[in-house]
Amino acid sequence: MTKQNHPTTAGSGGAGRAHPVSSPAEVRSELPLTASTARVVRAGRTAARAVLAGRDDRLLAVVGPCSIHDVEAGLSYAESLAGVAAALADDLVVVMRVYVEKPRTSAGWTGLLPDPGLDGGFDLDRGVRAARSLMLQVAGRGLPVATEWLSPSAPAYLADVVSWGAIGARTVESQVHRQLASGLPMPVGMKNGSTGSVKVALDAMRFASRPQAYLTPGQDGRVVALRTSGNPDCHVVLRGGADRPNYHPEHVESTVEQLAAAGLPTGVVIDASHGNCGKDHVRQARVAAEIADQVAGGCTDIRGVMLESFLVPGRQDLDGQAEPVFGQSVTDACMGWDATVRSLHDLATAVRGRRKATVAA
Ligand SMILES: O=C[C@H](O)[C@H](O)COP(=O)(O)O
Ligand SMILES: C=C(OP(=O)(O)O)C(=O)O
Repeated sequence: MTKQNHPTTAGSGGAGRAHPVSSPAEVRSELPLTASTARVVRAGRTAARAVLAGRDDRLLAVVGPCSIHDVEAGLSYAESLAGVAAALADDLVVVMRVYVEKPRTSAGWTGLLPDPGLDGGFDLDRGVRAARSLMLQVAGRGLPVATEWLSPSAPAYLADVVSWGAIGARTVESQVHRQLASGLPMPVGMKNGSTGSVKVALDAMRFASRPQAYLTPGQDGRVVALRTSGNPDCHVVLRGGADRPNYHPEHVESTVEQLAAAGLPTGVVIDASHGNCGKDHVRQARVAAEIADQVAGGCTDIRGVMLESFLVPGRQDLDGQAEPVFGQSVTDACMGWDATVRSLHDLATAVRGRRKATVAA
């Protein structure tokens, strides 16, 4: 890390202290993308694009922990998921959630990248390495990586390893995040807003599909004006609202109508978690089964499903006292491994049913 030329206090008159962080180029040269990992990233993007556009009749399954706080547990999960993904590859394109930045409703741990020590130490120089290294190791196991893009600087460190991105419910109305999406080299899912508005996701898709320009760190760490070409692969993700779900057939139909009326791509991804399961991890399996029923019934508008899943069901608080449970979420409660495998098999079976239904129609 080059320490000279970095101010130790914020220079803008704002409060706080500036801490030097390695440039994206430094981190990327320490943790390079190998040729074989680059192939996994590319194949994941290509498959996701084809599925979302309806050129490939499989379903995109974005599956994994709400957040990864323990790299060993994340990799153990990746190891198991890679096996299931390979077994179901004829029907599902499985992409693993490797969420390293967490948007919080009010307070809480903000993720491995900003706070790798989980202690409010905010060692971002370590965090960018931890995040990149984790993503490289997941992709190195043959699993394409999915993440939520939260800090506008993170893509300079990580985007080359990611095959699918999300703009979350709390940031989908933010111009910065829409600009970011317009320049990302991967399909990006726009979540409906946290209160349930689908319109804001459609607005975000429209904005991000066009060329934009914004300030961002370049590879050498100096700020550059990035001119984007617009992202043609943005799509909506239905994740439910504050007090009601939006995964039922009438919600899918109404979303597709709004997308078509706006001249936007009509493929829809549904998140079985968040507002769609009322944050009840046990209910996620039921929601996934109901989505599978719609797919098996011949609904071709549903192109993908998201699941929040980890090795152990539920969630835990890390209070520094108790022995942490290996493979259990410290943010949203997740479905456990066995339920995840059952849901993925149900979804794969539904895809086979949809193939038959569409051939017969
Ligand atoms: O998916 C993750 C959470 O829903 C999101 O980060 C908000 O979490 P919070 O409401 O616990 O802050
Ligand atoms: C924060 C997340 O989702 P949402 O933006 O839908 O709340 C998430 O998937 O981790």
